[in-house]
Amino acid sequence: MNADYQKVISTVYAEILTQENIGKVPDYIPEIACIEENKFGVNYTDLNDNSFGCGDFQEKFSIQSISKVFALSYVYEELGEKLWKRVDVEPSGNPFNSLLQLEADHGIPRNPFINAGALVICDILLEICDKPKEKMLEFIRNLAEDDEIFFNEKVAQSEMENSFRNTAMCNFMKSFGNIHERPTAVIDLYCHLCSIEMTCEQLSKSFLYLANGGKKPSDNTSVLPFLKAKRINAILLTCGFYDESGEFSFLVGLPGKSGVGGGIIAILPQKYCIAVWSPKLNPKGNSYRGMKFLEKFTTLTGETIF
Ligand SMILES: NC(=O)CC[C@H](N)C(=O)O
Repeated sequence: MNADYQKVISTVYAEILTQENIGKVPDYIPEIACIEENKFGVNYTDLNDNSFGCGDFQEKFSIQSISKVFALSYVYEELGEKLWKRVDVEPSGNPFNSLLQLEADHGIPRNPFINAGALVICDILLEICDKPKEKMLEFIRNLAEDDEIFFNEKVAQSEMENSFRNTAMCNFMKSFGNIHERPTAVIDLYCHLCSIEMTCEQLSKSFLYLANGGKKPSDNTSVLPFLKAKRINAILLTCGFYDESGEFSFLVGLPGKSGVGGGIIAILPQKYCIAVWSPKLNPKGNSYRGMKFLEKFTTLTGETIF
């Protein structure tokens, strides 16, 4: 690996540690609210499997909405282009759990990375898989080349007991005919996928297929054809950070995805993936330090997709 990357990562990591850690750990999922808020990990992995981490990069955390990318990748490959009849590819410009646009859009979510879109993806998973939870774990373990990836049942239960908005969205979309299965089954699958725990190291490795035109770089097996990988990166760039997607693109310049567990994954196609974890979130629900780190990292390396 290029020694400069290691140096930049270490320098930026150390610099951010000295700065104030602003933001709030979300309190609407009680099992996540008790997380230690000063955790901070970063891991970079490139297409040659060179890997470098800093801080808490080997500690597991709740990947939350980052799981929406794995679910979309699996469903898109299985279902093909007809997927886009049930979910759109436009930025929402609204919070991730907003119900506002669903009525005007007749139950078709703006994109697969807001909660409504991910619920439709979960509904499709239930339709096309016998055992969707097992299938998704298997899919992610294969990408990470690591079987030590599990659901956190406590987090899943905790979220299910408090998923009033997600349940409302799911029922609302069902009234438009865009949810086919039982809403309780959709919510159960959705909350389990959000509860998956991974480390920054596992995350940065498992996203390499999106940096590599859809192929796993370690064995060149196809996860997705190039066109589909390109399209997922495009949706990540325009929709990966909810109503802060423009800001992330403006400051960082990479496709990526955040989760309310404080994780962010960012991808430089043809080159690397980088995962950052810091639980305190800014008002838009994205990791404060995660965004700061990535902004400085791409500024110093001078490499973005632009
Ligand atoms: N942005 C997120 O990570 C949201 C995921 C969270 N489980 C929710 O549904 O509210």
